[in-house]
Amino acid sequence: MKTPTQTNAIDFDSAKLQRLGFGQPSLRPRRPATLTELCQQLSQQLQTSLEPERILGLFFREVQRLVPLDALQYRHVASDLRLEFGHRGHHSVSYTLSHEGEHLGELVFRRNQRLIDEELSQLESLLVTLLYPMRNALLYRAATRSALRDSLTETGNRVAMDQTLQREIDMARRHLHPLSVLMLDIDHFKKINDTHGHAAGDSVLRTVAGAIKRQLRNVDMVFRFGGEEFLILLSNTGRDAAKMVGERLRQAAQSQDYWVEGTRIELTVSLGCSTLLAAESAESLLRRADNALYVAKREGRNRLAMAG
Ligand SMILES: Nc1nc2c(ncn2[C@@H]2O[C@H](COP(=O)(O)OP(=O)(O)OP(=O)(O)O)[C@@H](O)[C@H]2O)c(=O)[nH]1
Repeated sequence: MKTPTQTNAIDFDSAKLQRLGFGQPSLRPRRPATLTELCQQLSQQLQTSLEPERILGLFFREVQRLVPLDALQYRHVASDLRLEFGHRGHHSVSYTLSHEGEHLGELVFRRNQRLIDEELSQLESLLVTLLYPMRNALLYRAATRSALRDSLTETGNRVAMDQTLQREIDMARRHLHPLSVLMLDIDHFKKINDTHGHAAGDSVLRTVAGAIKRQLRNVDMVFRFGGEEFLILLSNTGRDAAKMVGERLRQAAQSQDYWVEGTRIELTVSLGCSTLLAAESAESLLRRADNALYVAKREGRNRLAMAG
């Protein structure tokens, strides 16, 4: 006879959070706390995450056991991070977080009722508990972002593209949404490098990337695919809409001013577009966009070709 076995799996992260009183968000009002208690608890709790959103969410919730607030806003421009919790209040007080000369963002507390001096002094004491967790979270964010970004053009790199494309394909299948891709290549780019030098070529690449991103809703979906080639993922976008976006990008790239050594140069791009077919792989979708791009080049450049 088989002995019944019991398997226990413990998610240590969740277990730890539960112990610290941070399981699923509770609807029960949290017990009021003294400043000392809260500082001690926050110092432990905030270390349990590397996500700025979670750290600040916990902070906003727990701080209210001592100082009721209506909203908390956070901004760290260098990380392109803006977070908001709660609803806006009439009165506000702002703090700049920094540690040993390192800027860690700006925080704004908001409340409909004016904050009194004692509450401000309590908030300032509690803010200290945010310093190390936020510094670690920002460092972690910078590291993960730089691993996924092309530093020249500030677009996603190939690793990011591979991950995002597969995720978007899975989502499109699950929700029965269309998905299209545009492959965009600068025309006669070699000539710019050969005539004006590699640095001028780099500057043109940056300008083209900027022009593309300004035209799109979701700039996180632009990737540098090769030397002078970009891939744009258009989620929930069918063939006709993708054609319109592609044409808009072509015009935007063409009408952009490109200055090289004080002279304005003309520049155009060609594009290939494909829309995901039932059961199609990522490789096949990209291959069809690339084939369409080849057609656009062959037919004279400065145009968009649609995959069949
Ligand atoms: N400046 C610069 N040039 C690059 C970079 N990556 C690739 N290139 C150059 O991009 C050029 C691509 O040239 P080709 O593939 O011949 O294409 P093209 O001149 O754009 O011509 P068509 O695509 O046929 O219109 C090559 O000269 C590469 O050296 C980069 O990061 N910076």
